[in-house]
Amino acid sequence: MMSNKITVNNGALNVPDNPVIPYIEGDGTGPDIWAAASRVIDAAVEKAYDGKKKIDWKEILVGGKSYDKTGEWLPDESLETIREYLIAIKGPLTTPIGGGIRSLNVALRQKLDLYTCLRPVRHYTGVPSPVKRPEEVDMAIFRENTEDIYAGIEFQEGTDEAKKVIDFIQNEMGSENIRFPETSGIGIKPISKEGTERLVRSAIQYAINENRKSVTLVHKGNIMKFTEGSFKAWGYDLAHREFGDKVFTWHQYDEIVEKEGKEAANKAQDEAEAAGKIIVKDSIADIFLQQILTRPKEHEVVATMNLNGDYISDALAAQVGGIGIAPGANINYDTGHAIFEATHGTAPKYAGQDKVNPSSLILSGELLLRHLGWHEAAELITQSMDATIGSKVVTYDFARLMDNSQEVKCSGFADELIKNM
Ligand SMILES: NC(=O)C1=CN([C@@H]2O[C@H](COP(=O)(O)OP(=O)(O)OC[C@H]3O[C@@H](n4cnc5c(N)ncnc54)[C@H](OP(=O)(O)O)[C@@H]3O)[C@@H](O)[C@H]2O)C=CC1
Ligand SMILES: O=C(O)CCC(=O)C(=O)O
Ligand SMILES: [Mg+2]
Repeated sequence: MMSNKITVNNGALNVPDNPVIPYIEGDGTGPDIWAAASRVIDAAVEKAYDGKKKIDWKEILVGGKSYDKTGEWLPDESLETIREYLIAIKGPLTTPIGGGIRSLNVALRQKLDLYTCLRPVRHYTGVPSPVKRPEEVDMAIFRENTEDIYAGIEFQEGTDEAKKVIDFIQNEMGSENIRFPETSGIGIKPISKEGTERLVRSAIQYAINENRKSVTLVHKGNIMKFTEGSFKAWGYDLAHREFGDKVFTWHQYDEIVEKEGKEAANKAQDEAEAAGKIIVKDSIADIFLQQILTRPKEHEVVATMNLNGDYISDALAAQVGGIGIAPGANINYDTGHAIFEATHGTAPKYAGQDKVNPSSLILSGELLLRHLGWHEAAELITQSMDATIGSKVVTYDFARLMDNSQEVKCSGFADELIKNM
């Protein structure tokens, strides 16, 4: 009998017709949006393949539900199940206060080494937006997921640990730059060459596979020279070394400017673009946040570190209608492990009200289906999303910004999507 486990062979997934896929319901509004999302995903698969394919969902416990049942926030058994079945989907998880776990979401990414957080951002017709031309936003964010200040190496002000680190920095490293050493907390920002290279590699490969024009490395390297600055330098080096004439980088551009002037460099870049090469460029994080508002068409694939990526994700989501419609995937392209999840959190004030927008988790499911190669089912979801929002049937978050819309509940939005498939 055919196994119903997804497996990976040399980076290529082997997907049976009835794959077991573990899911984590999530905390807060998680159960509402998971109930809606799983129904929509199942309906799309059923319709696309006439019952020949079907996902066999397997619940695993993480978060509040797990703590209530097992006394553990993140049981080993749940991690093992994801390791075994490779691909999972999750609702948002509350970050427990105390208990030694900083964030369950971050812990899952770190423990499974899911180094890429892929967050595609595009506009769906009719979705209300604070900008004039939201349709010009069509970007895929590649956020490094395992390093940076986000890794949680921090020492609280006043503790022996903080004092020890401050003493080391001042007395052994000779730094006089800690302004208030007696009352400082300390955070450490590790950014590695390996971590940068695997992230930038996945972003450039994605740009090639998806016929995108450019990859922008976003960093604050002018200030944080040996972390964010090195990210940029390693990113360009990798682009040259591994992608050769498939890319044209701003390093090459600068070299041509130096030797032959700006006109020649512009001509070389135009020719590279015409030949279908990926333009690898960079942008400093602060001006980047302005450019995504003023010139969004200039950026397509964005590769950046963890914290920048966190900020950019929510900012870009707002531009195309908000966090209620922002999907994501945490992926290790080498081991094949992946967890699909919404960009937003548990939205606790709406928990249990069947109210919030399930689109972010539904579109995370759509990403999952594409990841499995089930493009027909994925297409049904995006088409239905366009049709449903186009007919102005929406949840509260869009309804409050749209004239003449019909507000439906979370479950009602799922019903409507299924009807419109
Ligand atoms: N990956 C994950 O699981 C993440 C978990 N978290 C965790 O979630 C918890 C709550 O975090 P918080 O800062 O409140 O951020 P949230 O993202 O949970 O919510 C902030 C606001 O965003 C809007 N929003 C969120 N989800 C939806 C949705 N599905 N539909 C419509 N609007 C939505 C709501 O806005 P409005 O009030 O305007 O209606 C909500 O009040 C924390 O414990 C945090 O650590 C946070 C981020 C990611
Ligand atoms: O885990 C958390 O609480 C925050 C995670 C987050 O903001 C994100 O993944 O975008
Ligand atoms: Mg975030």
